[in-house]
Amino acid sequence: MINKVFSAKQLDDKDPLRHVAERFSLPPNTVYLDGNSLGPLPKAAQTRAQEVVNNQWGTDLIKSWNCHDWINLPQKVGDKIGALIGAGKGQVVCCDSISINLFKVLSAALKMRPERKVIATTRDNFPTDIYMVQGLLSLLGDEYSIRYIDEADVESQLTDDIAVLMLTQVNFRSGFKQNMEAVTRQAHTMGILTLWDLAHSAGAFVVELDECQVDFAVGCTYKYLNGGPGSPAFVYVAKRHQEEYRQPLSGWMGHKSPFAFTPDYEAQNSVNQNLCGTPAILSMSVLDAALSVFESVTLKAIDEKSKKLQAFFAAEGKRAGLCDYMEIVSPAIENRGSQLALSHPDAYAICQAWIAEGVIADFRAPNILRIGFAPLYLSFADVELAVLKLAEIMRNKTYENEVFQRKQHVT
Ligand SMILES: Cc1ncc(COP(=O)(O)O)c(C=O)c1O
Ligand SMILES: Nc1c(O)cccc1C(=O)C[C@H](N)C(=O)O
Repeated sequence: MINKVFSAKQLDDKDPLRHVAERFSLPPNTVYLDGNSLGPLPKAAQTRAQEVVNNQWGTDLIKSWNCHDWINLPQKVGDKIGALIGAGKGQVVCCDSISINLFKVLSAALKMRPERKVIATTRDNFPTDIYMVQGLLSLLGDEYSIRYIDEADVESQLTDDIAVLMLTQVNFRSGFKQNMEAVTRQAHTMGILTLWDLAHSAGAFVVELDECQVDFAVGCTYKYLNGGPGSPAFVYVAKRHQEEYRQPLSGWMGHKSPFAFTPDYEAQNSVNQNLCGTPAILSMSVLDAALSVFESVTLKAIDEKSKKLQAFFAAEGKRAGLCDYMEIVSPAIENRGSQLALSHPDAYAICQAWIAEGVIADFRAPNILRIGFAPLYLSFADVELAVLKLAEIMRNKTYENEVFQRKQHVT
């Protein structure tokens, strides 16, 4: 087989997703490699923001709950997200944050396994996932505990005293991706309920919640779903659990009949029970519009382009000599999500120097330069330029300049 090397232009010319970048409002002279932390602004979201503020809230006032169907927005947006994560209708609702949704689901899942007292997770999980377990355990007393398992070979560490296995599918630092299907199947042979955090999965590649028989999932919408800063999260409860599912944050929007205003709580036997207080209509409307960028695009095509972009980065990086300066700490391309982690003791300053050159990535303590590949708007020419700039920075040690060493609040 001839291993032909294609130029960035050739790859862009035959990229089936190249027209999708037009759906985003991206600043000029910027290569954005941080869509895995905060997705950029879709043009449809920009238009909807004005519409919902000026015409809906500004003109139709409280009537908008009915005439613009605000009241059903969490379910409508939930189903749209569901279509991107392999969930049939009526199993996903949009609300709150991942942290809050974890609390609800973990509490409900523990009740469904009353004889078991252990929540299993990985020590390198995103900290809020672990913190939420710690907070919940502080309410439950000493008989309950958290058990840390190694992220490699999760299946071999499962035991039948575990009530819930809470995993983030893609490790936020390294990009390591769990095999959702195999892990869920093994957990079920032991009666363990599975809870997947899809923060770095939703909108990045094919996820098949129903097909994998997942029990519960949560995820955010401000990364690959481009919903904007602080856009509301989502929660998935498999249909088969909805009758039994009882979460303790029993706010009025999860009541069977919120506008009956009765004094006693009666839970909806559906995923809607996760609605707690009034939905964040402004940000949810913006998210609803943002999801239109996925129209006529398949997750398979996104995944394929992501792998090509990552392979191109690696090939260009090798050609530019990046391996002499930095180490790749992500697993092989088939075992990781849509991101790449490079390590260097000065990763923070390198990231700042790269940003000063118009290439936005991020730093994760203690020494990771994290690069996100969001195929909807990233081109091969972008990747080529990013590598060129990084190689220059490394060769000239630009990052040693003290302006790049100054720490910011948010990295
Ligand atoms: C895996 C993972 N879980 C949870 C969060 C945080 O979720 P939230 O801020 O919506 O609670 C993040 C990032 O912010 C994350 O990467
Ligand atoms: N949610 C964030 C925020 O409000 C500010 C800065 C970053 C974030 C993030 O999403 C961090 C992200 N979960 C990560 O993987 O590091």
